[in-house]
Amino acid sequence: MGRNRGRKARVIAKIKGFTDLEPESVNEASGKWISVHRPKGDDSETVSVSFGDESTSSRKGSYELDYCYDRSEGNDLIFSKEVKPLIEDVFNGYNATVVAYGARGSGKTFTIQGSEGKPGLAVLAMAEILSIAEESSKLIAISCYEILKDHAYDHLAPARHEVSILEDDAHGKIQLKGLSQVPVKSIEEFQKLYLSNQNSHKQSQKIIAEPHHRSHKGLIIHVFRGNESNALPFGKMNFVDLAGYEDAKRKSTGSDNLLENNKINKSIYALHNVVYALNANERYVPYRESKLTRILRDSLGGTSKILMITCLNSSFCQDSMYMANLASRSCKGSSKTIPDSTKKAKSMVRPMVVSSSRKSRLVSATTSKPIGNRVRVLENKANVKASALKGRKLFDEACHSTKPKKVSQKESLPLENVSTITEHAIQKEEKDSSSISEVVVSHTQEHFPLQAFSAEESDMAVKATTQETKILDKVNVTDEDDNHDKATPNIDSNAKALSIEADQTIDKENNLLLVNKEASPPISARLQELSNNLKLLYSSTPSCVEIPPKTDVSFEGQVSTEALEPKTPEPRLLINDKSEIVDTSCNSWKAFSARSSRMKNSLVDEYLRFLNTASKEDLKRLKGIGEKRATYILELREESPEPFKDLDDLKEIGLSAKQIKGIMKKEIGELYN
Ligand SMILES: Nc1ncnc2c1ncn2[C@@H]1O[C@H](COP(=O)(O)OP(=O)(O)OP(=O)(O)O)[C@@H](O)[C@H]1O
Repeated sequence: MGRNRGRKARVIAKIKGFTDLEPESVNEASGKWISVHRPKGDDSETVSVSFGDESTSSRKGSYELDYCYDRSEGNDLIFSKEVKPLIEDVFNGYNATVVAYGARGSGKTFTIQGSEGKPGLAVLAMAEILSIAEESSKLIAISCYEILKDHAYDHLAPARHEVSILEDDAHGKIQLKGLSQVPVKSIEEFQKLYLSNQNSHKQSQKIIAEPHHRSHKGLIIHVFRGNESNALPFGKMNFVDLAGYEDAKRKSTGSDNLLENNKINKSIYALHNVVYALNANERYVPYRESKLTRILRDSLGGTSKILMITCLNSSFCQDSMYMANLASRSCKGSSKTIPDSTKKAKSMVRPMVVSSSRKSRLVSATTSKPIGNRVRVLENKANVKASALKGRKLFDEACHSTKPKKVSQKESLPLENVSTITEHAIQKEEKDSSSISEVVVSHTQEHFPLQAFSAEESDMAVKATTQETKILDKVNVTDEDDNHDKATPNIDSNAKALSIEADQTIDKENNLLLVNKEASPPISARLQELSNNLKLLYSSTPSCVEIPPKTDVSFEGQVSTEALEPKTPEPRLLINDKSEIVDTSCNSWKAFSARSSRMKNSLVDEYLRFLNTASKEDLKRLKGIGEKRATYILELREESPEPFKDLDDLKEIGLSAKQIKGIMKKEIGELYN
């Protein structure tokens, strides 16, 4: 069985065994749904987990993981092969983390906690730890916590209170204020505390008729240096049973659960982002993106050992496939989707959710989108041109005032040489991700706002943005994580302050421009305005998206006044939705459909812009957006000034693209009333 050779986190899967309650026919059918292939003669020793019925060639996707335990393989085996080695590390002073995650009902609790007569990994580990502690005279204590709607609660205290996280940035240590540590001497004591507590929590929820909330449940086993009450902590082992992943799109319950669901999914992504960054040896590790990753920080980073267990449901489950996809991505710190995936499976490779605005810029820079969308994004972003200008000026100053300090051999790029860094960042980015495409191209926008770009120019724009994003990221490394990796290029505090200021300036001005809550007109008014503009576009030859024939492509200026004068129509080129250049003069149908698709895109943009900027009251005027969704939208906007960049982002608020189109049709219909 292959180890994760040098990588921090080992990412494995466990296919849930059949339960006695499931009828034979279900078992037979689901037996075909997931299959595991161990590549012969491949010394990488990874496995590929395939979804779909191979006998009918309806294969949906294959994902490469470090290992996968079959239905028949139990917790005992996983314990001896995977967890026992980590216990040795804990007794050598390291921290370790074992996480079970997966779709709802995929066997996470069964894996971590176990069931009657079938102990889970945490119970088996505790038995082993207690026996080693007895031999080596070490004190063992446990803490249990629960993360509910991004708040952590102590699970062992009689009156469950909130736990706060104190981060000692200088040493990368975490202190969990308000979290009890209870010494444990026997497995019976442990089971009483750990298992009965989980059950009593469920009981109490029933008694007070609380709705059943899904939460992440964590157990920390602390190993101390000696067995005195004042003994110092030595190593700790974490077990986390994550709340089940569920695609927000399929949720039919109320908005409360929708919000809860979104928070759960976000924290699952956040954890994978951390594991991804650690496995890829990234300099920036986004621990601060969720409560869970903040709590686990000192048991994920540094010398800690990580075991990620993807629990897969044997029955048909799209969510299981998505979890495997996510797992394979974090497995090697790069996407390991095997190319036979269908289009649908590919579409499931979504960008990770990162909340801060600058991180969302990074995310958008690594997500592949057609050029039509890029142009749309460019148009949207033209609005923040002014802020980008000012922000960049500060940012440039920040870059130029930096001095090269301690840099590893591999990364020994002088920081004042911005272009070298850029090239390096771009090359790395290009290597890491199959395509860098969707971008916010503020460099280019400064000069060519509302202009259409050829593929080449868009690529230039991509590089320019990657440059800014990457450099900002490099600068920000010291802001959040400078203790984590000593090879991180250091930037003097002056530069750092300036870069932060630049970032804040961009964010602040974006907010000013985009989040003008008081003045946000209702969407129907905006659409009316847009519709008028579009009529104008139809009646006048030059438009903001048209480009002259290729022979005299010029990007100087936006709209030529000369072109407004009546003259014999010249061939006009237009970029349509599919990134094709359409000569509008020779085929009126093509011209019409290109314009129509652009109009549709503009309407979608307008709708997204409305969600990104409207006041709560205005948001509520939209069909499908009630009080709770409006509140959630405002919450998302607090995390990122522009949370909705394309229709896919609306899944965040539980709306499918289809629902949105329905809403928009209604809004457009009203324009003609
Ligand atoms: N390997 C297995 N063998 C037999 N039964 C199993 C196995 N794994 C899980 N089960 C059973 O399947 C059911 C669901 O498992 P479990 O509660 O562990 O899922 P979960 O992923 O924790 O669910 P949730 O997302 O609701 O927290 C339980 O009845 C459990 O006993």
